[in-house]
Parts: sequence; C-alpha cells; structure tokens
Amino acid sequence: MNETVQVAGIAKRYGKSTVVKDVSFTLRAGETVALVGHNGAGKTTLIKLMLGLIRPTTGAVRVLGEDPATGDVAVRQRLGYLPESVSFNMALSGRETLRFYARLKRVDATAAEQLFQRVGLAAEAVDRPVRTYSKGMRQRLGLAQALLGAPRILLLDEPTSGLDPALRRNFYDLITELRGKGTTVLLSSHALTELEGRTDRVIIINNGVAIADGTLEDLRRIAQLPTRITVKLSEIDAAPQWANGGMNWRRGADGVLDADILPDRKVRLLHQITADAALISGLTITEPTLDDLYAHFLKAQVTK
Ligand SMILES: Nc1ncnc2c1ncn2[C@@H]1O[C@H](COP(=O)(O)OP(=O)(O)OP(=O)(O)O)[C@@H](O)[C@H]1O
Repeated sequence: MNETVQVAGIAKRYGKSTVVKDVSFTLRAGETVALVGHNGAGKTTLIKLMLGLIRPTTGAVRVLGEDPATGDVAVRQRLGYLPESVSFNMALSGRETLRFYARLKRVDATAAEQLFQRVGLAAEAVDRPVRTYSKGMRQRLGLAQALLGAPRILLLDEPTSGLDPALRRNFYDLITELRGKGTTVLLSSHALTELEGRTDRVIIINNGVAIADGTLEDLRRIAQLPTRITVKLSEIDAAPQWANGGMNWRRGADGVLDADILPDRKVRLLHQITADAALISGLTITEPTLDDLYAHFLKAQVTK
C-alpha cells in the first residue's frame, strides 16, 4: 500500500509543556485510522501538524512526500480537513459557503455542487442561510467542504460528535466508499464503541504519547485480555466436563455458565464446548471491546 503520511519522531512544545512526545506513524492509501485519546491528549495538535498549520519542535512530517507546512500547494489541495467545531458565516447559504471554500482551495466550484448530494444535504437546503441549519446539516456542509477537490487524505477531527445515529451511519458509509477509492482517512474520536468494525487501525494517544497502534486484532493480541464465553446449557443442572477445568465458571440459576478465558486457552475450550453439542443450547463469545483495550493501554502506561 502507498504511504501517504509519514510522521517521524515528532515532538511539539509550547513553552515549557511538551504536548506531543516522540510520535511516529505512517498512514497509507485506502486506510481508515482512528486517533483516540482523552481530552487534551494531543489529537488536534497532531492533526494540525499533519496539515502544516504548526511545525513540529523536533522530528518531521511528510504528506505525499512533502513537508505540509512549506511544500507545494498541490499537496495541500490533496488534504481535506474537517475541524472539531465547524463554524461558518451564518449569513451565507450552503452553496455560497461551498463556493467560497472551492475558491480558497482553487478547485472547480461546479464540481463542488455534486458534493451536496454526496453528503446528503437536501437540495431545498443549499440556498438557505447556514444559520437555519441543524447541527447535523452543518456537519454535512463541513464534510462537503473537506471533500472539495477529491482529497487523497482526509483529516477529520471528532466528525461524528453531535450527530444522531442515522447521520452517523451515513457518515461511515461515505467513509467506506472513500476508503474503496484509496483515500486515507484519519479521524479523531472519543466515541470508541462506534469505531469498532469501521476503522482499519487505531492509534491511542495519551499525554502526547502514542501508547498503542494497530488493528483491533493486533491490540487484542498485545493486551492479552480475556474473552468472555457464555454457554447456555440444554439442561439447567448439566455438568459438562469442560466446566471443571479450573477456569472459574460462574453458574447462573437459569443454566447459563460464563467465564473469562485467556487467549491461549480460548480455541481449545471452544472446541471442547462445541463437541458437546447435545449439552448446550446457546454460545456467546464476547471479545474485549475497544473501550476495554483503551482502558488497558492507559493503565499499562500509568503503571510503567
Ligand atoms: N497553542 C497552544 N498553546 C499552548 N498549549 C496548547 C496549544 N494548543 C494545544 N495546547 C495544549 O496541548 C494539549 C493537547 O491539546 P489538543 O487540542 O491537541 O488535545 P486533543 O486531544 O485534541 O483534545 P480534545 O479531545 O479536547 O480536542 C492540551 O493540553 C492543550 O492545552
């Protein structure tokens, strides 16, 4: 896969405080990456560094092979950005707003028109002043602005905050479509649950340090957190042999057994359980969530 963004050993200092510390990662074409972290962790600062709005104190950022702060304007045209709080001129209509940004970005304003449909902004709304827009409509307009000029890299800061579930789904559908076309999408978020299954990779930032970087599978493998296995027995008082093996099975009154199983025992145990098909009427496997992994990596960093 083509590398589109390279962040190499960057630090950012403001006066005495270092808000980004020795962060390195690479983003590739067609990859959707989530940047997650608490408030103040350094997510927006990293996005600003990739946009070239601020310079790293040490280290280097390359976007499509160039320094985004000094490189060719063509590189900046290939970068789309949705800020955390989109604020537009309330007196302008959606159409005027998009034309304004198209001129700033030096892209064809007529092509911009198609973006309204793409982001799901109703035709009747585009000529109304932005002041009459709901939060979701403003966010769609913001996204249309970020998509101007068909960027190869999209940097989206908290793009789904304040969106209702239907809009959020639309948003992720659009991201999936862009990913299929080879766009690199980096989105920062606090909403860990909604990111599961929607991003290829997760980078966890804490106090300016990248404490984890990988696919959900990678993070699960590194964290070695247990998987919860829940078995519904066909007969309430059945005593399957696999439930004696010192795994701390909890037995509910309704014939439900559950236990937290470490990764190295999981597959073997599942074989044993499913071989006992007559004894079981249900089986649920609950893998650690991104929330669990996030908590794990934060704790691991604190206790280091
Ligand atoms: N221009 C600045 N001058 C001084 N400190 C700054 C500046 N910009 C950001 N910071 C500090 O850097 C740290 C990281 O801020 P940043 O906005 O990157 O966090 P964030 O992860 O995006 O948080 P949030 O989720 O709240 O947006 C914070 O402690 C913030 O106060």
